[in-house]
Amino acid sequence: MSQQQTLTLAQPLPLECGGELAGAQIAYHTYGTLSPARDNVLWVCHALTANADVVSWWPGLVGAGHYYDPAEWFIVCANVLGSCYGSAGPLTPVLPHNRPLYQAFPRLTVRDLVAAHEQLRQHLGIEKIHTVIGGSLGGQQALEWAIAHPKRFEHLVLLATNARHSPWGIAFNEAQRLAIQADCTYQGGGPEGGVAGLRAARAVALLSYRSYDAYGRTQAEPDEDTLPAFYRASSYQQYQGDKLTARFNAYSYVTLSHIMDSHNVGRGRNGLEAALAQVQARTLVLGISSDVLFPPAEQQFIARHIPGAMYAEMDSPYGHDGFLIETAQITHFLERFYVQTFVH
Ligand SMILES: CC(=O)SCCNC(=O)CCNC(=O)[C@H](O)C(C)(C)COP(=O)(O)OP(=O)(O)OC[C@H]1O[C@@H](n2cnc3c(N)ncnc32)[C@H](O)[C@@H]1OP(=O)(O)O
Ligand SMILES: N[C@@H](CCO)C(=O)O
Repeated sequence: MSQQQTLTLAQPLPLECGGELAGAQIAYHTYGTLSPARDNVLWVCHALTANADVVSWWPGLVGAGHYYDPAEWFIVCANVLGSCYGSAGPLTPVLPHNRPLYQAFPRLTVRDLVAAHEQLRQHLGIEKIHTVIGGSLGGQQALEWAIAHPKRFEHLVLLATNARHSPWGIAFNEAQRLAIQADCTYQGGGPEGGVAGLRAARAVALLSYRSYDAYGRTQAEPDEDTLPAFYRASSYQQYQGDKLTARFNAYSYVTLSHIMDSHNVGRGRNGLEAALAQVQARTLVLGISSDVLFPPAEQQFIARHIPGAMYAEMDSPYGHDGFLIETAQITHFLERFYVQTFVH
């Protein structure tokens, strides 16, 4: 068990698009104990709708008895800016005028998420991070961090992510935002606004998180001879929408999807290849065979340009969300990765 803690950032946060965010809060969890040599830090970066309690959302990989066991590791996971799980979110009033964050600073980027967690790292007195790991948006954050602060990390583990968010990914995000904006309660209904839009957005997103085969396997109609009154696949989409609206809000969804769109490690660094070449951490990049949102080619590109990086592909029917589910395969590749000798 770990209690969520909150840090109020001591320094104003300079934002990539200009301005400074003062007094922002960052929610985080830690598990385990920092070793006397301070060399056992695992920092986990979470994806779009997860939170700082990594043991709850990455079961099978992080937690007692799993590969990243708090008995051995000092594990840190922090909620990102813009989320709705304790860190400063879009509706948080910010200084100097107490306007909501999403109005005061509408163009947050992955680099801002990293800058905020850098301050948390300093607060925790951690100099060296043994491993930083993340999938999807979490992988974008981990990669950006390893480029911005290359000496900070000994190992970098990236899953189902990319070096620059693709036009395809941005288009999916825009389709979801359009669904939210079509909900007349969004931005007019206060903090609870946009629920119906968010429900539709999650249903759209699910199409990119799963796969044709996964729907075929789990949502096929059982009886070929009857005209169904209601289709299983329809019910699944609705259920997934309801499941998200019970725990997330439309403002954070829009904010975080814009942040994901901003991801481009090459911006201002002479391009993607030059940026990736700056990584000094020993790197493992994992792709998922059925990922249509972040196809394996994106991870192969990262691995090709990070010096000495190892690439492996998980064979999974689960699509993009396989990075949350295929913990046995992830464990297998981590074991190989940590024993492998790298020549830089
Ligand atoms: C407080 C918190 O929840 S913290 C945040 C937790 N979430 C996160 O961190 C985000 C990351 N996690 C995820 O995105 C997901 O949990 C995943 C990808 C790991 C797994 O997704 P799931 O939705 O659990 O799996 P899956 O796609 O197989 O759907 C199973 C669910 O759909 C339901 N379902 C399946 N078919 C149908 C159908 N035809 N009609 C209605 N419901 C259906 C199942 O009963 C099951 O319901 P349950 O979740 O209430 O048990
Ligand atoms: N299913 C993930 C998003 C995929 O990266 C989440 O809800 O956080």
